[in-house]
Amino acid sequence: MVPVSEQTDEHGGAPTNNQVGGVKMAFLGTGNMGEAVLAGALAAGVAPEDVVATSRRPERGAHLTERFGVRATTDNVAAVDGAHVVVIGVKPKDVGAMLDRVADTLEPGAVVVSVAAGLPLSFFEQRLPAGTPVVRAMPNTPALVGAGVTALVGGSAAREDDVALVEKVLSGSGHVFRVAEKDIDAFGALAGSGPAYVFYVVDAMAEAGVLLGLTRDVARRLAVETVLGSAKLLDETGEHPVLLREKVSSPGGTTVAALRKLDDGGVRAAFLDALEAARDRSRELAAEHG
Ligand SMILES: NC(=O)C1=CN([C@@H]2O[C@H](COP(=O)(O)OP(=O)(O)OC[C@H]3O[C@@H](n4cnc5c(N)ncnc54)[C@H](OP(=O)(O)O)[C@@H]3O)[C@@H](O)[C@H]2O)C=CC1
Ligand SMILES: O=C(O)[C@@H]1CCC=N1
Repeated sequence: MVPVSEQTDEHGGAPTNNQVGGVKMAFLGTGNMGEAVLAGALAAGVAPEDVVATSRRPERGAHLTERFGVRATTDNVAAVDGAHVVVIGVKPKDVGAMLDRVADTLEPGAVVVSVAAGLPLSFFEQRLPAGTPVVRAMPNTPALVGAGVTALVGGSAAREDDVALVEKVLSGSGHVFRVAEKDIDAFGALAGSGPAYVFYVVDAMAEAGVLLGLTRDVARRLAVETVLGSAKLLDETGEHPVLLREKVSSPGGTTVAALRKLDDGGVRAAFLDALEAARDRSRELAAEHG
């Protein structure tokens, strides 16, 4: 049997069977999100020596080499040479120029993966050689510790094998969901941006603990452990959050007194507005840069 890492198909050079051993990857723009996806790809089994990561600043590349043992360069064109999977990790405003720069050097059949908020598959398909398989993904930063969630959807030239390969690579980042493209902005508003909402809540809870006289260290630790424990309880029991909230809220007790203040502060309505704003901003990004 041919080792997975040596299997290829007629469509391009990428190993088949949805295994990741032997998959060569280029990360074009390896900042906060690119680094987290890179960490997930290595966790999925991609070999560090098969990865090249680009950045503008050489010191950023030095950090990536030191942390992950991958090759780093500021030369995007050289990076895509020989790559089976090319992850575009620059800001939405920079994606068009990046594609123009590397389009002619892509390996035939190389799968281009975008993590850019807002930009639709058609944005990539219009700028890349006809038939280039494109996968649009929306990851989140807990991918860095293997606890991310990622949505993905394949473009018109992406075959099942292409999408499955990307899914496999991303599975090292955490959970992967295939979605319809129409839903990806909503996914981004909830899960892509979601870690920021949780960090905001943790910070606010910790600050409140300090207000009540706890030390900063203790207050932050309590806030983090409470979020971790609550997420685990939700996950492991599968119970509805409303039921779990009721189990904390004794009649006439402390919790209902606190929750009333959150309701008075319009926190629930603010979340609805916040996610709508994130979804709308994704659409604006597409209009601004498309
Ligand atoms: N941050 C998040 O939580 C999420 C982000 N995304 C998407 O990920 C993408 C990146 O966002 P984020 O990681 O936060 O941004 P960062 O600014 O952290 O990362 C962008 C990276 O691109 C590099 N870069 C910019 N231009 C070039 C270039 N011409 N050649 C090579 N490298 C370049 C920068 O290099 P240098 O560091 O040297 O300046 C930087 O490392 C965006 O499109 C965003 O929509 C999607 C989901 C979640
Ligand atoms: O803020 C942003 O635009 C990116 C996309 C989702 C999370 N961060």
